[in-house]
Amino acid sequence: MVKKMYVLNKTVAMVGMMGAGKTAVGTALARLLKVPFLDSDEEIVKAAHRPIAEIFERDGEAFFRDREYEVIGRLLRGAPCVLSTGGGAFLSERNREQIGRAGISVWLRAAPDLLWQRVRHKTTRPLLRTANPRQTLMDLCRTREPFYAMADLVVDSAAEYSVEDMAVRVVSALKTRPDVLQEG
Ligand SMILES: Nc1ncnc2c1ncn2[C@@H]1O[C@H](COP(=O)(O)OP(=O)(O)OP(=O)(O)O)[C@@H](O)[C@H]1O
Ligand SMILES: O=C(O)C1=C[C@@H](O)[C@@H](O)[C@H](O)C1
Ligand SMILES: [Mg+2]
Repeated sequence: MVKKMYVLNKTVAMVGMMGAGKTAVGTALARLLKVPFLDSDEEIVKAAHRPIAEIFERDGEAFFRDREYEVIGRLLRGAPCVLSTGGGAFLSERNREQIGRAGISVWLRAAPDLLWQRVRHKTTRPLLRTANPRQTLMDLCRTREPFYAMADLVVDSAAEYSVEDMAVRVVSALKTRPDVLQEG
């Protein structure tokens, strides 16, 4: 089978909850589209020389959110790419605005139970360091959904879809927009 070639006109910003697959699916998507993959969390860690949990602890969440806004702005000014945003990034109006101006947002939607299965074994997510992390995740899902729902496109996750399946589904969603992907 001949592989399709695409030209990406706008940066694709992956949004959604922790464990939605922004990093994993975003990486696979970038490979399919042959564009760079960038992750705002990773860029913040690189610039601060400290893990996210430590930034939250030492400088507070507000400081982290300011750095996140700056990093997303910088990455959006670069060539079109796949940009995985942090789980809380799309909650802020200033991030939704800057993403809307320069890119297209894709919400990777997943049921809370599926998210929990994916994140339960990791302790690197500062917002889940609570007495009942499962409940915290459920509560975050409920309060955040209206914000994620403002994304330009929604792609549903399911336990039976692999990371690759999800990347192909995102490509199909992007093709519904006239101004994002050109088939070459
Ligand atoms: N469709 C999928 N199929 C199988 N595993 C998946 C899928 N999507 C994500 N995962 C796995 O779930 C875990 C969490 O995914 P990932 O780190 O990509 O989430 P994230 O949205 O980037 O979360 P965060 O906001 O915390 O960075 C990873 O181990 C990843 O490989
Ligand atoms: O959901 C969130 O608010 C977060 C998700 C991660 O991607 C990191 O950006 C950080 O742990 C905060
Ligand atoms: Mg991630």
